[in-house]
Amino acid sequence: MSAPVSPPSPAVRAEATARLAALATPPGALGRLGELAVWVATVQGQVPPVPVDRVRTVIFAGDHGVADHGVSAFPKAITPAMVRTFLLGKAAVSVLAAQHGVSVRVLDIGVEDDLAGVPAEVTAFKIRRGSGAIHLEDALTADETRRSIAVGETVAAEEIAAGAQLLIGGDMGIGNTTPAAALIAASLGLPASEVTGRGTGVDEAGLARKTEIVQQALDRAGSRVTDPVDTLTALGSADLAAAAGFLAAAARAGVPVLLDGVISVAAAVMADRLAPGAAEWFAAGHRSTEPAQALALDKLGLSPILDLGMRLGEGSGAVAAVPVVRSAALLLSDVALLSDLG
Ligand SMILES: Cc1cc2ncn([C@H]3O[C@H](COP(=O)(O)O)[C@@H](O)[C@H]3O)c2cc1C
Ligand SMILES: O=C(O)c1cccnc1
Repeated sequence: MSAPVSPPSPAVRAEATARLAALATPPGALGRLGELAVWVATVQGQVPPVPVDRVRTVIFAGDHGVADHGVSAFPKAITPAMVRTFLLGKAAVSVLAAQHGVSVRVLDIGVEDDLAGVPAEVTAFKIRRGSGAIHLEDALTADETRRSIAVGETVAAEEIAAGAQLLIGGDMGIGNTTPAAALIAASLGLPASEVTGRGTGVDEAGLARKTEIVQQALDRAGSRVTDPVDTLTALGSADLAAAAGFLAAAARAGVPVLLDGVISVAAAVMADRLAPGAAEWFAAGHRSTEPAQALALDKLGLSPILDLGMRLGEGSGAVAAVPVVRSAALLLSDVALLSDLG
């Protein structure tokens, strides 16, 4: 489970960097777009890169026991309601994805609701109803963690078989910024006070309560956080473990991923622990306002493409960055070379 990932080819990166330098632009004039173009070519393994046409998003939905303890501005009932909204194509991520020709698939991994009447494929990978309140008990059993990771791996394989050139892992689950912050704190060795943010918008008292809960969870997990599966068992959730398995499997298959906000980035940190080197296949779609997200991006060595003050999740910030990724790839393939100028 923790086999290291083969890195993208340094030779291709060098060739892409050389092509960028040879374009009919002053050196460095494309700024971060140029760097992104080199990343696209490198993870594709070809210079120039081909257009990034097939982008696929999977939303891992689940509920969290901590949501009953005052960590969110919203009630758990929002989670199944939003699953139905994704299916109707009416969520924020659905609108962005439709605009940019990105597919969206939503999966119930741990929603505390039966989701009666939704298509069977939405609940086919369900692990359990809700995950444990992490400050009081483990989120999962070790067996559930392993099965959740395996679900994510299976889903990644399906998306890759369907032709994905770029994958996005989205999230839905009231309370999920709490386990996401805890996973990042545990993995980076930080206290709750540095990672905890307002999520959907809790007030001062809510933030203080949430910080306390994250710290209590970290204290409860203790030394178990040295192992990634144990960390997900103690502090994660079924949906977060599935998302981590999804991202690790994408990296192992050499398929690039665009990360979203704090939940997606927490899954990425765990993926990089499950499959060391996985982060080399990831780019950061945006910087969210959650402190843990920015800290984790720094740790993974990723700089966000967009910084729009978004704090939604669902994969929305990553989907919003897709046109920038596509533009970058086209620049490296279609701009004339300086040597071609008459
Ligand atoms: C209507 C609505 C739509 C959402 N879409 C994503 N989230 C986001 O907010 C939640 C995490 O924040 P917290 O930890 O504070 O609960 C997750 O469901 C996340 O996907 C939403 C939240 C709401 C209320
Ligand atoms: O960082 C995020 O993606 C985020 C922030 C707040 C709530 N939901 C998601």
